[in-house]
Amino acid sequence: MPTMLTDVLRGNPIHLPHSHQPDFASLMSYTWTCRDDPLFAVAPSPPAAGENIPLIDLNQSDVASHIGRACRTWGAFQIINHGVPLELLQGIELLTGSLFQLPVQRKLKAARSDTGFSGYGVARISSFFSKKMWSEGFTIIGSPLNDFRKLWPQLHYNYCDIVEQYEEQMQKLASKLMWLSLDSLDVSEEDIKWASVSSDLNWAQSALQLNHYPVCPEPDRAMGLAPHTDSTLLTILYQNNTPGLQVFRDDLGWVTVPPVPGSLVVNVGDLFHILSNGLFKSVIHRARVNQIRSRLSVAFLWGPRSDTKISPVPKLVSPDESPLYRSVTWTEYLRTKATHFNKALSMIRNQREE
Ligand SMILES: O=C(O)CCC(=O)C(=O)O
Ligand SMILES: [Fe+2]
Repeated sequence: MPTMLTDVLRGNPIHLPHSHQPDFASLMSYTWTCRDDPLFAVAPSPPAAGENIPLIDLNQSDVASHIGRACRTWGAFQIINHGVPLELLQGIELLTGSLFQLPVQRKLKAARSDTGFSGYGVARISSFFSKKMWSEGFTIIGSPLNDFRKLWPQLHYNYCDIVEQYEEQMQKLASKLMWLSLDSLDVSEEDIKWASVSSDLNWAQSALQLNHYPVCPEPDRAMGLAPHTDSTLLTILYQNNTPGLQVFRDDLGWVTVPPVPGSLVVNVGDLFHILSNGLFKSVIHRARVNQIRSRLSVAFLWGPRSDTKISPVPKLVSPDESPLYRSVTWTEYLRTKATHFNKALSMIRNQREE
């Protein structure tokens, strides 16, 4: 039996320095400076700069090359006409809103355990920062039935249905997006045997991360979710109508991703960066918070089976150079990330002769 994501994460527990329960009363521990995060002082690029992550219509002609360009320059893009029914997006938003509105004592009934990964708690990356993040989260891996029964004694079956339908749609979409991106590099199934287009997608696995960023009295000094890259192949993010997601570009600084109703945001994760031999950017992103409106997001974190070796596609490595990265399984990569966080990619980079 290949190890599943839950086993991998259970084997690599992250010990959180703070209580699992967000406590939004003590403002000092939520006040960030550049000492807490070197990128904190970098100002967001003004909307007047006219630069934004591309908005791509999946029905447009030449869609693969648009996606490929976005993966190379930004590591992120938004999509419309993605085929996920609007009612399902509304359903997952309703579920997320309803979950976080529950009384704290009820949410804590489904709290993530010290060694577990599913359930309610603070952001998983919290252990790498001394300041607290202005957010609460809920992670779903596998069936959420046990947790949902504790949260909603009456409605849990309806909510489980929504999660199941949502994950099914996301699986298909993620695989389609991966192959469109690879197509732009002229990479085909022949080159990546483990990720068959026609199979029932049993080569992939996923987690769903629900995030809530409550209204914040001092949004300029707080951080919803600190800068990070995702350890995935791809992440598909649904955000409600409140802006907050920002992506980082060396030449532009922080760029806010404006909510577009009915759209989805796609992020290239570390594993796709490795697979593309560094051609696709693993995007650094963070979430800021808002003084007037709360914000919700739902991240579908998608990767290969835990025992699949991910290595740069040989076709993308020039004959006179070694691959940029050595091969890793998702398990090994998560272990490295759990220790080295944002330096994990550099830990598996092959040294090149200058
Ligand atoms: O809330 C957001 O916009 C970002 C969420 C995110 O990056 C994550 O859950 O990994
Ligand atoms: Fe993320």
